[in-house]
Amino acid sequence: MVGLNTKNRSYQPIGSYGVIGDCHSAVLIAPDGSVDWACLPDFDSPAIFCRLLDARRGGFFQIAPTDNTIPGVQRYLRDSNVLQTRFTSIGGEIVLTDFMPVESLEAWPYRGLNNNTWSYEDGSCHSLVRIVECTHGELPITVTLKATPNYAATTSQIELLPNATGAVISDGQQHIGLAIIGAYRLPGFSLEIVPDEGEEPEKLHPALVVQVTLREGERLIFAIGMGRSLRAARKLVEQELLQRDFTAELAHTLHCWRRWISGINYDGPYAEWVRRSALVLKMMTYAPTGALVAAPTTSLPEEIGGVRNWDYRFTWLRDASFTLYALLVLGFTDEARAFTYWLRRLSYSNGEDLQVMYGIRGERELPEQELPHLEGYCGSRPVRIGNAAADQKQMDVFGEILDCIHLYRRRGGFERYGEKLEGPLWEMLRSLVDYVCAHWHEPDRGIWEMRGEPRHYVYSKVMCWVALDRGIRAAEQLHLEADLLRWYRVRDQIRADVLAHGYNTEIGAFTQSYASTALDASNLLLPLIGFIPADDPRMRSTVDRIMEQLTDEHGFVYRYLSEDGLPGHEGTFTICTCWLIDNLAMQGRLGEARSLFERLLTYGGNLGLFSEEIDSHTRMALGNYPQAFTHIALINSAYNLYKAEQRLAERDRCTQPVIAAIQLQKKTDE
Ligand SMILES: OC[C@H]1O[C@H](O[C@H]2O[C@H](CO)[C@@H](O)[C@H](O)[C@H]2O)[C@H](O)[C@@H](O)[C@@H]1O
Repeated sequence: MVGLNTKNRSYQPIGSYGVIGDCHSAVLIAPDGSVDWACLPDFDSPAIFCRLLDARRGGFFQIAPTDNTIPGVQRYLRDSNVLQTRFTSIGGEIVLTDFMPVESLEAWPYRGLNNNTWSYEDGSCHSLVRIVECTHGELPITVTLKATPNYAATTSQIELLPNATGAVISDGQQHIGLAIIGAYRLPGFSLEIVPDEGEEPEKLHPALVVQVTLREGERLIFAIGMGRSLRAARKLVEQELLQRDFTAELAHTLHCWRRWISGINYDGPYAEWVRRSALVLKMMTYAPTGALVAAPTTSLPEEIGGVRNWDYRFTWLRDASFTLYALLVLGFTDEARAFTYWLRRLSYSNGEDLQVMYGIRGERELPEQELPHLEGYCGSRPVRIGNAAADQKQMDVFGEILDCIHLYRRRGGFERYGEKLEGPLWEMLRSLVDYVCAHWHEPDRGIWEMRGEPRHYVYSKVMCWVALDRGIRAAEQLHLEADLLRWYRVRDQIRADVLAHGYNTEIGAFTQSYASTALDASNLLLPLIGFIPADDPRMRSTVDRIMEQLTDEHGFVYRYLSEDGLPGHEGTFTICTCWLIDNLAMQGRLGEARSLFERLLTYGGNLGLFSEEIDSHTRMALGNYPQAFTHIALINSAYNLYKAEQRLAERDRCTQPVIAAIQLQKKTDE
């Protein structure tokens, strides 16, 4: 028996990973058939596979040809989050189908949930299912499962179940059940436990290795689920996983994703990218509560070898609002409705208490800690879990919440479900707007969550203006209770303040913060949220300055280049590149907008998934993956380009003399 040698498998490019999920969690699968990241059963559970963050020590679950020179090619099955990896050689072909079964993709399955509790258990078993089959010829395959519970911090044991039907793996805290279906039919099937080659005995994790040759038509199914105890995990395998019909569940899961995406009402250009982005965003929702994670990973670095490594498996009010905004644009109102319930159930008594981010069940405490035993992706230390940004004050979140609810209302969300803004939700929004009235002039940490001294960030002030503006519109249109006179006064005050202190006439741009000369890409949002017209000379020159000074040679945008209190650098920030595209489109510079967008799309990898950033030198994806922010921005940019094209076409139509004459005639007839 030889030890498991994982030394030769290096880190895979971030953008090469396929991602599957079940709206409880998501896992990352490399093209070589290896699950390198899995937190089960929930997004914020400790990782049981984390080779992504430590190539040697981290656990993984790989199904691949024994000849590891045969490459795998991944694709999603049409309109779904079911991933297929195909390994083809002269001798034969195997196809690996990976999915996480879903019973329903309804955004709001737990309506009966008591408003004051987050502890509802839906009782169903969330699992990761891997079906490997030989489609022609024959091919020896090797399956290696090295689970490293609790982020590989402790040691684990494997207990094999009789007749190669599965195993239970546990570190005493996390208990993994593995079912193997179909093994007994296959001649030459072998299963053994292989010891870990690690140096530290207290951190050893044996692996389970299966060897078999699959012939045309033969297949094996591996299913993983988590038990609350060792006994429960054993029971899970023996009494549940081994009896489930995963072929039927695959068909049902495909049906659910396809049914969900069929609700999209987008028929503009780049439709395939928009659909994929919508599927990614939906995958990042946490069904039991209506929350959304910013990304399903932690500590994928913003700079290779750097310290900018953060945990994104939480719900930022900002990211969630932006996400719902994008989904609403596409016609998905159910997710926005679930989010309004999520908001109502958060624990806070006023704006002061409102955090910028919460755990997916509304947890307030997200203590940040480092995991020194993991070397980090390509040596990017530290690996962090938890996020200290939870304690920051970021004034923009008020505007983002108000804007999201505003759009939901304008899209008829409340009427559709026979609900009203009036009542507890309006009480909450009103108290947030009142809080903004009293605190908008205070410094904060800004949208980028800077860890240095608080400052007067321009974007934060502008979003305070948005909170007032949207609050006023709701109060006026629905005749809701509000201190309107005060709200009008403060709204105008904030606008005047930003125009006086946020725009620097010498450099000709809105700046990052008051009295600073630094540029900041967040100001590209000013026309998008209606603070200033896109063709206002101040905005035009801000866009020009950003294009001159805040982009790399491909025209991709950095969020800022100023000091942020952290060592090292980062890549271009993709949401910012999209905001530039939106501005160009709104200014009527459609050719530039389109070519930048199309250039950006070429960085989406084989599967059309994006992380947070792009490295300006290597052109590789950087940061957590896939990131909601980026997929939101892609949807919005495609939509904005579409709208701009329609406006232009309309204008051209009206300026053609014959059509213009017909239209004039029509108007006269009316
Ligand atoms: O760059 C420093 C900060 O980076 C993270 O924040 C970024 O991601 C958040 C989630 O997508 C997003 O809301 C924020 O605008 C981004 O700057 C990290 O979470 C922070 O802890 C960190 O300070």
